Amino acid sequence: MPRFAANLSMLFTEVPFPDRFAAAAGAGFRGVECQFPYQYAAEHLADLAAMNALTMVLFNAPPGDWAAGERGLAALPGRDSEFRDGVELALDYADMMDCPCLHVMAGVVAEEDWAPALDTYLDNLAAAADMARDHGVRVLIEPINPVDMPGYFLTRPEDALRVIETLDHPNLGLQYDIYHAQMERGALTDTLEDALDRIGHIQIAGVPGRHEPDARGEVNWRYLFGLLDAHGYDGWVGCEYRPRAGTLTGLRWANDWGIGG
Ligand SMILES: O=C(O)C(=O)[C@H](O)CO
Ligand SMILES: [Mg+2]
Repeated sequence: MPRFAANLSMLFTEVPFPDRFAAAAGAGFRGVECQFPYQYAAEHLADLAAMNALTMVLFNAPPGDWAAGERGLAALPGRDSEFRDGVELALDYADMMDCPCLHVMAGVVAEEDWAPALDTYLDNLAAAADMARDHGVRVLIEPINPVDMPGYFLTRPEDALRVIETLDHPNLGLQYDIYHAQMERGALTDTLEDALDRIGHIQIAGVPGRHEPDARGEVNWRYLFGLLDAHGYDGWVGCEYRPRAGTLTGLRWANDWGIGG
């Protein structure tokens, strides 16, 4: 049975961020994830998770200047020390929250700069995976589709897997966001069956629209959850979607797994 985690950056946005922990626990979640926790003290977030018997399963390293359009630093030449400082900060948060996985974003890169960006990306990922190993945290990379994030350096699961194979670092894995994968090329079964040992975290959202993972979209979720069970996937499945009309109302899809009202 999949272990679902609520993404607190996208679910329960009806209430302020700190209150989303209790809301997620009240709906039956045992795990939570978020995109960027840095606005809040790590101790405070750790307390909120503990008080609500929740595991914080994943969050992102600092992405650079988000308001200016930056979407990560790992593949940006000349930003290495800022990238590594960000990973240090993220690992402090991970230690405090006992979080097992850290998503490191590549960044937006112009096509003509791809070659130097790839060298930088490989160096930075190797460094981050080394740094995180000492904290018992796994570094993950996530392909993000170019419709939602134009210019993002890592768009295809096969490219992410090539990066992971090239580095061959035991502490580097794939964050497989099925929404982005379906938006890009699909081949969901092939990736899940061929690369499950490289997958450290899964995220879900319906296609089209990035709403609830239910029968209204083009993905057969029951089949995919069955596939994960059949292959013994024991990681978390992050619910990273935009509810159509309220988080709780939209949780009907998860009732069979003890979540929602
Ligand atoms: O956008 C996504 O799918 C993510 O998982 C990241 O947190 C990047 O925002
Ligand atoms: Mg995602």
